[in-house]
Amino acid sequence: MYQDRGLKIRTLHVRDIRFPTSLELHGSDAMHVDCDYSCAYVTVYTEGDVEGHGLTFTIGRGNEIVVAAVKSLSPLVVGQDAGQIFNDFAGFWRKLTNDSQLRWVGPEKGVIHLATAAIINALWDLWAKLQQKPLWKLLVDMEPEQLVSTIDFRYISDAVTKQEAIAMLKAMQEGKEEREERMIRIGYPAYTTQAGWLGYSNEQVKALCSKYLAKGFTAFKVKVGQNLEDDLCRCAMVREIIGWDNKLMVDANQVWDTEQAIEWMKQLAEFKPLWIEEPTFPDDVLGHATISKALKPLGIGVATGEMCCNRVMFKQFLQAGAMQYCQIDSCRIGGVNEVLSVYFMAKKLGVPVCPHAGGVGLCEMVQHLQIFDYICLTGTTEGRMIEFADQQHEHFENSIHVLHAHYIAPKMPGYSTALKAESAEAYEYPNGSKWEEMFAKGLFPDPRKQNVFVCQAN
Ligand SMILES: C[C@H](O)[C@@H](O)CC(=O)C(=O)O
Ligand SMILES: [Mg+2]
Repeated sequence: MYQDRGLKIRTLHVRDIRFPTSLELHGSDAMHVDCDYSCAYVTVYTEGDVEGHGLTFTIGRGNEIVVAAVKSLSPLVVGQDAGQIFNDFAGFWRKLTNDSQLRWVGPEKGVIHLATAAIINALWDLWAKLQQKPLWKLLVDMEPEQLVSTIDFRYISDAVTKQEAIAMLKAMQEGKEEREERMIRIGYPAYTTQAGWLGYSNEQVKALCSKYLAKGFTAFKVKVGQNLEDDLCRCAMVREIIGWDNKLMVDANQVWDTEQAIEWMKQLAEFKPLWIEEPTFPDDVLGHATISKALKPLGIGVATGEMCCNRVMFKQFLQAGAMQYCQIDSCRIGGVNEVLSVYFMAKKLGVPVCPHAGGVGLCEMVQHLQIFDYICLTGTTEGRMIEFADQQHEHFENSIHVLHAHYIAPKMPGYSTALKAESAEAYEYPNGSKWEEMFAKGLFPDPRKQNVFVCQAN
């Protein structure tokens, strides 16, 4: 499984891709009211004919900053031997995240870490393609020692050690084949957010709840937090459609103070939400712990993670009892290697992982990670679901396959991260053909005419 040496990374290309989702308020929430789902899209070219694609998600303005950060990191990647990277992936990951100067603009957080994720995701896509396996299968087929060797345990060895991680994988070897077969045949349970974006009208929400109920969904997430009266109305309306046997989750996207979150959620408790997601500022570990404690008697858990900036923060949330649902994000932290470390900590501390996937390409990626978790680490889907947002799937070469509200394990080699060439061309910002059309129609201001800094991909 170790990769042969001799495959040099020739060059790395990054593009600023944006989709105009704000026009229809897709993806909107109480904090992010007008997002344009976007990504910094990386292609790693080797001297062979296999390419790796990776991306990191943003919501529009600022995507050019992530693109610039990818460019700053690229000298650490170009010219490297891909096989050597994969043979010591933790070592390479440490080099990328700990460059002695670049780390000052992190470390391991914010824009530079989003950029790291795009590059690391592209390298995993490359590795899986070289092995001609979907990423989940690449992970599943690795020996425990090899899989764990990809993780940098610095700063988390007080929570989980390399040896413990290896032991966890070894303890779950039995039954792997049946679990794999189940993922291919039935798939992994999903919940939908698509019915509950904040900017949707009540009529839209009703129609979408009915649509997803008919498709077999049994869990629905709605956005809350802007106006209590509206939230009470919307939750009542959604409950009326989905009934009380199905699950309802609510997401506030960080709008509240700690006490405000508790009070607001007491008002919404009558609708029996399974969790409140991102009730307050994403770095506030003790605030989340206080909210968790206060809401526990009401049967409401706290979910967070989509803006949890690295494994160290996840460690503290998990150790402090500040998250009852751990929402890893495939782009917020440093790609697959770091996400794996969070899975091991969550397993050890008994917290279920329910990945965040509201964004471009996130559903495509997290399905691989969660399927790995089921087959190799936890062996259960109990209390766990993958988020499903119906956004931009048509632009991916190997998009998701969700059937009866289950993600069917992907078959094609790679990490499902490759955009269709024509989509990448059309939605490249600001010069892509779709953007030219939208500027001409006056739907968006043309940044090239505004004396605004735009970082062009080269
Ligand atoms: C801005 C994004 O759409 C965000 O609302 C996604 C999110 O919070 C989720 O999917 O959960
Ligand atoms: Mg969320």
